[in-house]
Amino acid sequence: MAAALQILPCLLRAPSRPFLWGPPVARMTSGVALAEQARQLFASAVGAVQPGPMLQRALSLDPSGRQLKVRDRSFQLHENLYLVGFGKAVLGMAAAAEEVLGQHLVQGVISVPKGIRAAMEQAGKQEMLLKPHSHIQVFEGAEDNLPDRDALRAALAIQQLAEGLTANDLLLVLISGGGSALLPAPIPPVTLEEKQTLTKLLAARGATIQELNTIRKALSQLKGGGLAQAAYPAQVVSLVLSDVIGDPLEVIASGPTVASSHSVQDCLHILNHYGLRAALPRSVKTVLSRADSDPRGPHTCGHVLNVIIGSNSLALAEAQRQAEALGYRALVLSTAIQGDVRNVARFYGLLARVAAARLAPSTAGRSSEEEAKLHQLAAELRLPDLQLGEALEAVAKANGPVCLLAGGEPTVQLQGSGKGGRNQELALHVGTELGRQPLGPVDVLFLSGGTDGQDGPTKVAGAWVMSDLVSQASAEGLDIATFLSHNDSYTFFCRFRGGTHLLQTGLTGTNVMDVHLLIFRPQ
Ligand SMILES: Nc1ncnc2c1ncn2[C@@H]1O[C@H](COP(=O)(O)OP(=O)(O)OP(=O)(O)O)[C@@H](O)[C@H]1O
Ligand SMILES: O=C(O)[C@H](O)CO
Repeated sequence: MAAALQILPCLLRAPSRPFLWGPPVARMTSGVALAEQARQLFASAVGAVQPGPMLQRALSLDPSGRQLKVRDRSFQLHENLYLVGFGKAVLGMAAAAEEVLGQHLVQGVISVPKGIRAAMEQAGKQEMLLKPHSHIQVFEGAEDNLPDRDALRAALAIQQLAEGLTANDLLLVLISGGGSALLPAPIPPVTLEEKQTLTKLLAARGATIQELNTIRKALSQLKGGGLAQAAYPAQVVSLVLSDVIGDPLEVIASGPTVASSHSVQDCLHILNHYGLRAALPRSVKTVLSRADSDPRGPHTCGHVLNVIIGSNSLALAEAQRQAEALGYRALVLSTAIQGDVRNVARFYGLLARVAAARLAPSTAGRSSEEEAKLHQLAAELRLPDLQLGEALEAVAKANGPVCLLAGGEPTVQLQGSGKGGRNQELALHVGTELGRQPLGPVDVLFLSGGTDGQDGPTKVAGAWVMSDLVSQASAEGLDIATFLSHNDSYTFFCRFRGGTHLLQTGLTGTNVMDVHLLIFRPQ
């Protein structure tokens, strides 16, 4: 995997730099140029949540060097500072932490995705790499975001470090998305393989990350507050990069430093719902039956400070600024897009039709029936922060190009054995929706990308489509419905127009869910 990983240099630019790519949107002519700007906006979103700057904002030493400041709290330093971390963005976070902490850091252990160091080296991203004689030991594992033996070794090393701490010590915990797979420590007799199978089954049946992590917590020694418990009585400070809608600390990486509020009943309910209760391995049944009578009781986390240092909304805000600088009227639609990709795609398709009609009312005409349907669909998706009315108003007032931005994490119900990811599958569905009827004299582009640069078990971040996707695909002899029926979106996009609609970034070193861009340009 490592050899195939590459990082586009533009992806990792500091967000504060002026945006220098490409011509203003008004001077653009082709769909390719529109796609180039969409890619650049995606890059600016990712650039805003690079680990280094985020960590430096959260963490500092006072001038005497004897106190560590985290937001408005201070902690005494006297050769008592330790560090652990796990997640897709943790290598860069650890490098930034090492820079700030210097000699104060006694020892550290981190668990990061396989191949990430080589990818960062290859991209020349020195700031994402630890120093040559670092006090931090690095484990790479969890290839394709699944817990494996390497991740298990890392989890044991992290557990050991935490358990060795005393009341005088301070443990800094760096957490980001992907942390669940990188910190597997199944409660015996549950085995790694059993946990892996259960996680895969739940994910394939469309379980939400909340549901998935409720189960993971119940079967793990370190999740659901277990790591904080292991470090007790040391003081624990967790810096968290959120990859979950609403930034719930208990869910992100399965909340290793947050007391779990879930019961065995919650787990059984989830397992029932996905038809997995009857076929549970005996070991899982044993652990679940013991859980409520655990003599340690639920983990308490009074000695922990948890701080969210970055999220999807930060990324979208930056992309919005850049879109405005390029001449778009830009608006963040939602940072909480969730639900089945097909429903989300129907929503975007309908939104595109309604918005296109508002942008070019003379030709396309305005359909109040479609608008009513759009509001109904939006209500069904139950997106807590959706700015639909504002977005439609912004479109109606626009004299030129419009960019609607959204973030979140829809789910895919896997039926086939194809290769793909939720971003590519969403883009393919949205492209199909866009082709249902003419959109008038407006170019419409939709892009969906995972900010970590890896969409499902593929080596790309996502894909982009325009309203001519269906006709172009059929001209190339590609039947979209067949690819979708096998969840084979990656194969589709590899073949479609020579792979040019794939969003290729390589591992980005960060992870704040997905970014969606819906761009309209009147012709
Ligand atoms: N063939 C496929 N087509 C579409 N989606 C797929 C396919 N295979 C896996 N997926 C989806 O990919 C998702 C896992 O992707 P990924 O590894 O990027 O996870 P993630 O949610 O981003 O991880 P994390 O939150 O831990 O960073 C799952 O939701 C799964 O349903
Ligand atoms: O690691 C995980 O559990 C997911 O990425 C959500 O944080």
